[in-house]
Amino acid sequence: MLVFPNAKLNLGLYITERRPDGFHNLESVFLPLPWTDALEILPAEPGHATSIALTGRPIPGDPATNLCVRAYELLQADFPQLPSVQIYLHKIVPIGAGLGGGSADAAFALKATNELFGLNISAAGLEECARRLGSDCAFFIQNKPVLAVERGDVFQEINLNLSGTGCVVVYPNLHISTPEAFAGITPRQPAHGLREALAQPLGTWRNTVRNDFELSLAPRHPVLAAIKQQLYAAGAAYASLSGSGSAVYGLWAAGVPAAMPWPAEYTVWQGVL
Ligand SMILES: C[C@@](CO)(OP(=O)(O)O)[C@H](O)COP(=O)(O)OP(=O)(O)OC[C@H]1O[C@@H](n2ccc(N)nc2=O)[C@H](O)[C@@H]1O
Ligand SMILES: Nc1ncnc2c1ncn2[C@@H]1O[C@H](COP(=O)(O)OP(=O)(O)O)[C@@H](O)[C@H]1O
Repeated sequence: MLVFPNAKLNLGLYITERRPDGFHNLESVFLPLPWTDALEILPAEPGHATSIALTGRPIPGDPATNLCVRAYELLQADFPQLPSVQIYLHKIVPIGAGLGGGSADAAFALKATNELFGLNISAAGLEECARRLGSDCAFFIQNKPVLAVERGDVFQEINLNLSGTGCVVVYPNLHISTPEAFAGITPRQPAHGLREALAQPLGTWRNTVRNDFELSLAPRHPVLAAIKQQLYAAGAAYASLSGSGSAVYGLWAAGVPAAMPWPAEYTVWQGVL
């Protein structure tokens, strides 16, 4: 079975509290972004163990601990009848970018396994498995815009229509680790409620919708503010860091802007939401 795990963007991101379990409570709108990897799961040849073949962007770490393999093994623990599989992952979405690419691969591996082998796990059951693989993994099960709270794994409905909005996502070839980004954060309550701020026109978000990671990452990574400034200079109505970075995106109300000059080592996605 072939699936295309997509990335996500964060619209606003407030880290409100440190939790007793070491994680943080947050508030953020997660939005599916149609920038995808390609993932295939097939039953393995008889006598072969589960394996993964990786192409495209190199993924740090041992392939045996790739989130796709971990997702499959998690289901195998509950469904021992599941056979060994051959997993192919062609990686396109940048890594350590705040785009949730690894979590998307894991969530799509859960969904594909469920369908391929007719396991009949409900969406809630798949979300429960996904939470064990990563905080933002559960979002990719239903894969629709939501207001995420608590660890980023509890979702509230949100009415948000951005269809037709132009989007440019710029990855400056800089891997930012999520735990390190959290280490620089002092939790605080947001000045503006996110749901209320996002209900206002796109042009107002610049003054009301923030990503708390921007402030703490700015001194170490001046490139992030420079990209944001370039997106605003090119006419973006709103620009922000996504997640814990390092990807920075801009939004245009009236479709995609003219191509912008970026350094050759950057990866840029441009399209309509
Ligand atoms: C904070 C977000 C916002 O979108 O960052 P990005 O990964 O997108 O950049 C995500 O929710 C991240 O989700 P995910 O990347 O799955 O995080 P996890 O693997 O669960 O956690 C990695 C590490 O980040 C920290 N962490 C993560 C989530 C959270 N709510 N509080 C935390 O403190 C913890 O130190 C944890 O060990
Ligand atoms: N399939 C995968 N794709 C990307 N990263 C993966 C994958 N499997 C495991 N990882 C590990 O997860 C880490 C975080 O990846 P990613 O989800 O892209 O981060 P972020 O959400 O911050 O953009 C990487 O450093 C990588 O070692």
